[in-house]
Parts: sequence; structure tokens; C-alpha cells
Amino acid sequence: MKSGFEISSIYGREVLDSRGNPTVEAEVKLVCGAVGKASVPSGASTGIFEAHELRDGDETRFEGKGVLNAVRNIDEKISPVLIGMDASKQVLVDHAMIEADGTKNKEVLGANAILAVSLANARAAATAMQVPLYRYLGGAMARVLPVPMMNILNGGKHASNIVDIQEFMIVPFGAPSFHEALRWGVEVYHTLGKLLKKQGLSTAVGDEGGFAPDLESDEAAIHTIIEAIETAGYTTDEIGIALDAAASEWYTDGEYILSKRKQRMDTGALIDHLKKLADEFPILSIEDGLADRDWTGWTRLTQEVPIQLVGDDLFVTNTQRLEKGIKEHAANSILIKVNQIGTLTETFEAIEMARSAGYTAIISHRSGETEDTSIADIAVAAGTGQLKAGAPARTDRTAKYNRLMRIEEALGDAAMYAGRETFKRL
Ligand SMILES: C=C(OP(=O)(O)O)C(=O)O
Ligand SMILES: [Mg+2]
Repeated sequence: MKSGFEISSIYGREVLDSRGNPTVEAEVKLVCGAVGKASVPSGASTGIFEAHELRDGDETRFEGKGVLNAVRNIDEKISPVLIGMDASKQVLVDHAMIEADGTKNKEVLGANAILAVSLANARAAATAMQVPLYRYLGGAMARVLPVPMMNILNGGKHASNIVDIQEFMIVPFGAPSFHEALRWGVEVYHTLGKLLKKQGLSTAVGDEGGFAPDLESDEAAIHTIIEAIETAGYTTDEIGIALDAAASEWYTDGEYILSKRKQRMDTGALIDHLKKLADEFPILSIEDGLADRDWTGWTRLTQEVPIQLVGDDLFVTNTQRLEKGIKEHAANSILIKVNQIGTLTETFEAIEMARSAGYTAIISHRSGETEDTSIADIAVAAGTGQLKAGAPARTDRTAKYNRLMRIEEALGDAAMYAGRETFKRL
């Protein structure tokens, strides 16, 4: 007899992301009639060790950025392998795709094709079980709402201003609940907009919805954010600051070249700069403070700067790279991006490895996003306590935050905001 969870059909399509570039969406249908749909994000400051995003390269369509080959792979190569499988056995579904691809970085079928199906499959199974995705993936105990890390000031590859640090985020860890945290974040965001306007600076926004003014230094950017926090009526003991330097983008021949400001630094000088920022300002977390190839630098940074140090390009959600980091005491936190690795199974494995080693994990969006909200559910399911999803403005970003508000409402009294506890662990 056929189980209701049996996969009956899989369908892929090209949709647009928040930058107006094509990305992959998949639909997985089960014998019981349940359908799961998911679309995948896309990065701009991508790590060189990420799983492969398959692009068509045909310059006559979307300047070569089309994903018709990945879509075709879903319809013609993934679907024959998965049809008939039990969607509730996510690990087997994901392993079947990993095997069908046969490469380390998923370059044959494309990590974008594989991830779309992996997520859509989980959604179909959750629908068939009549439970929300966070409950399906996380079980009865899933109830922790993450602290949002909201990128309110953009630089680097995400903006065309003169700021080299990619993201300046606010972290409302002192709020009593997720929806209050979000309200605090929105108030600071709008206050920052007004302050920039008053200073005659641009309030144009970058890819993730944060402002992208031409500020003269990292210190000036942080001062302006602190002013916004305080003007909005909060203290830095309630709302902290997090940075994503995205330093791999600066790294050339063993040296850091900050091209927008035309500065050069060796590893030691950059560590000193980050240490000074962490000493002087209420900074809770620095992501990719050094480059993904600078392992010895990372070990030094971790010894010298006693805050959360997050590996994004460094680990690329990959357990092999994370294992090396743990051994070498490089970083103490991992950024988790589903499309860096390409399946839900491997994503959860990376979170689990981090947790066992005492590393924190932060679920993250990409700079190119869609309306898909899977990462919000994943953050609650895995109970990571932190999620980074851009500014609290722009539908591609607020979709995730709004999803978390709905989850918090559905959990009612059972909901627990990760809050201060998250940073006490460090
Ligand atoms: C979200 C990020 O940017 P992108 O998606 O461009 O890699 C990041 O670097 O953390
Ligand atoms: Mg990053």
C-alpha cells in the first residue's frame, strides 16, 4: 500500500529574487495531496568554499544569471530519483540528491536545485502531518525565538558607498519578547534614517535594506548607530551592536586591502583594529573579521578578542571546515546559511556540531532573498537563539521577521525569547 508521504511529483521553476535576479523554486507533491513549495536565496559576497550555485551563463538571458539548467535538473534528474520516496525521511531524501550529484560541492545538479527540493520536501511532509515547519523540524520542545540581528547600515559589496565593513547590525538582546525586540529595532532604524538626513547624508538603502551613507570611518558609523539607539530611548545595555566585516572580500596575497577607503593592513593590524573597536564600543559579535584562508589569524583573533566571533565565509556551513575550526580554536560561532551547503540535513548537522563544541550558531539569510520564510522556522526548530535577516524593512527581510512574530503568537505562553542568555554563554 502506498504511504501518504510518498513523493508523487516534483516541479521546478525560475522566480526572481530581491535583486531582480532569477532563482530556483521547487514544488514537491505527495500522494496524500500535500504540496510543499520553497525558493532559494543567493549571496553577493559568497565564500569561495560554498556549494555551487548553478547559473546558465547564457548572456542573452538575465546577463548569464538564469537558472534554467538548475530547474531542468529538478525536473529531469532529481525528480526521477526521489519520486516514490518517503518525504518524511528527510535525511534519505537529501542523501539521495547528494549521491545523484556525486560531487563535493554539488556542482553537477547545482546546490540551488538541490536545496529548493530539500526545503520543499520538508514543507510537504510538514503539511501532510498538519504541523507548522518549525514544529515538524524541531519537535514538541521547539519554542525559542531568536534574537534578531538587524543590519541597519550597509557597506562593502552590498552597497555603493565608501564604507568597507559590509554590515553594521543592531541586536536587541535586552527586549522581553521577539515582537518587542523587533519594535525596538524598527524604532532605531527609523531614528537612524532621521539622523542621517539631518547630517545631509544619503538614506538610500543597500541590498539588505540598511542605509548606505558615505561615512568616513568604522568609528563614525558606530557612533551614529549608538546615537540612534539612544535617541530612540534605549541604552547599549539593551541593544548591542554586531558587525560583519566580510573580510574575505579584502584579502589579496596575504594582505587586507580595503579598497573603498584605500587602506592596507596585515593580519596583525586588522586584529588590532577589531580589538580596539570591541574594547571601545558595545560590540557583541564580529563576523568574518578575517578572511576564510587566514586560519592562523583566526586562532589569534579568537584568543585576543573576547566576544562572539562568527565564521561565515570561514565555515560556509560545512562540517569539514567547522571541524578544522574547532580543532584550531578558530572563531566561537558559525553563521548558518542553507544555500552554502545545499540540504537541510547538512544544515542541521553543522548546527549540531557547533552546539557540541560550545560554538553558537546564527541562522542567516542571503543578500539576495525571496519571500520564502524557511529560515525563520529553522531558527526556532534548531533553537539557535540568533537570526540575521537584514533591516526591519523591505518585504524580503520582513517576511522572515513577520513569520517569527506569527510563530511567537502561535506558541503563546510557551514562547521563550532567547534574549540576554544567548550572549551570557560566551
Ligand atoms: C548575508 C551575507 O551576504 P551574502 O549573502 O552576500 O553572502 C553575509 O555575508 O553574511
Ligand atoms: Mg557574512
